[in-house]
Amino acid sequence: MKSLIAGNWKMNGIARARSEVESLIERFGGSMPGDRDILICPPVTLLAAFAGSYSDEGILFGGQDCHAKTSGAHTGDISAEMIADTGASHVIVGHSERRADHAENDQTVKEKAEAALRAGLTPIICVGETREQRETGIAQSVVGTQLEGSLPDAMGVFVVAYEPVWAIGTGLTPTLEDISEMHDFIRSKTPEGTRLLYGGSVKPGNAKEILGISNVNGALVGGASLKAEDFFPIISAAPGEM
Ligand SMILES: O=C[C@H](O)COP(=O)(O)O
Repeated sequence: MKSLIAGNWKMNGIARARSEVESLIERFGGSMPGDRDILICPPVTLLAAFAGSYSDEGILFGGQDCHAKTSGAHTGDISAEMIADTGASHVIVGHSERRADHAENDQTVKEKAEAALRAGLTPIICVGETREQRETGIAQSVVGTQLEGSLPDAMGVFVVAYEPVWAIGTGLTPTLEDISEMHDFIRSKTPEGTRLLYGGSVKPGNAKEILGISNVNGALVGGASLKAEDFFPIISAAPGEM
């Protein structure tokens, strides 16, 4: 299995966005290493331009969210088909920021994941517990419930990203043992071959040890994916073919 290092740019990426992608490609000598998958999920305003410009260099592009329906009266929304039409290959669904800001629940996330698969995209389905849930010892059962409700019925290949909500953008990370335990648990609940990403304050300084954990098949990186100088060492720390 190839590792997958995904950068989620969130609502960032106007000034210097293009030059960061070009700088990343340059750091890899003009094309991305073939033994791992590198994905950038920029804001949708940049998606078509990026997917059209850099696919030859071996970077994959993806959306940050999609609507569950194909088309219709949904002002401001983007369907999975529209994302696929840009040349993108993946779409993130169920990120905790969307679960919180847009009241998305497991059922919504499942519908989005299924819409992504129908459109030919690989959904990256996010799960993760809050700090309070971790502290009260229910992290695993929370994630188990999210998986049960959010994973698509057998339709195709998807990726799961374990992102403890309290680790996102905070500089805090679970212990390596806690990450390992949760990834082993998620492995037991997902089809064989499913890639499992860890996300939450992945940085150049901790990427190697996190990406070295068995059943961690890559990372979903927020803040540290915005600058090539940070994203490059994270990608470089990922093992190649596993
Ligand atoms: O999607 C990415 C995650 O929310 C992680 O964000 P972060 O690396 O800034 O903590």
